[in-house]
Amino acid sequence: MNKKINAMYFSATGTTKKIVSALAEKISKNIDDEAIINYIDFTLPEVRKKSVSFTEEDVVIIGVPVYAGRVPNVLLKYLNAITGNGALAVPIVVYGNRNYDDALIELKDILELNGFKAIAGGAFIGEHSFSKILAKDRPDEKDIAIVIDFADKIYKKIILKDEIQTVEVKGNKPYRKYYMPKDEKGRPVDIRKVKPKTNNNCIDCKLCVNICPMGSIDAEDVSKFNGICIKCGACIKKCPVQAKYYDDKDYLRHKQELEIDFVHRREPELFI
Ligand SMILES: Cc1cc2nc3c(=O)[nH]c(=O)nc-3n(C[C@H](O)[C@H](O)[C@H](O)COP(=O)(O)O)c2cc1C
Repeated sequence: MNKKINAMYFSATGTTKKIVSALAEKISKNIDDEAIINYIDFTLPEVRKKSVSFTEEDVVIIGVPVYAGRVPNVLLKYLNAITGNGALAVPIVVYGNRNYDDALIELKDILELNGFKAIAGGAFIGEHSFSKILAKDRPDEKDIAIVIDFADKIYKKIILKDEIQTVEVKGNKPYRKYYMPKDEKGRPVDIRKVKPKTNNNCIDCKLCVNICPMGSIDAEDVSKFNGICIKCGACIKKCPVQAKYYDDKDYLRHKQELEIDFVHRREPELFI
């Protein structure tokens, strides 16, 4: 079969990458044990400067994390510029055990508007970007077993000789407004301006400079912040000496509230 598997993802703390890679690897293996997967990791800003396009021979597994119940708005420009030209697509969203709300339907709609045929979709759970305990260590073995099974079903759909049907996924239209955290009195709070701080543990290794998806950390002085912060968790979770932290009280309150309110384990939802 003349199908090329592509794995595309934005993944600041690596959970979306795990799901998309495992899915792409199993589909690819089913098609041809030796096939080479084309990986496009668009987490870093440099990569998002190049637009990509596909053909009818491509199958594109594309994943983004859920931010505020939606596709991260900082990715919209890049995502809207990908051209499908009839390629098959599998939209995947990964969320931190609260809810994926309208992110999956939004991603599917973007892909279809770009000329892809969405044949399956899934919402998976990953450790929450804000927390080390909410959905801790997910995706775990149980999640990956579900990914593998889903990959087999997608493969069977791809090799069908008949016209491949497009998929319907869960979500509302119009899409929900971006989810807003609340303060102790229930008033919405805007945490967009909140930026990470740097403590004395910092060894100036520059890792944070190189992994910030917004390219916002100053290369000369890593405690300086030059652009926007999307609270993706990369600099906090990947720092080898725990030098980055948030001290904003609304952010910390929101994080704690999520950890309390959403402990109940959610399971992946698949659409095919
Ligand atoms: C700004 C922001 C908003 C988020 N909003 C949600 C949300 O609405 N629902 C949810 O369950 N998780 C939410 N999360 C958590 C991420 O979707 C989740 O941790 C995901 O696994 C992160 O993916 P990554 O490891 O690929 O970066 C949010 C994370 C960030 C940074």
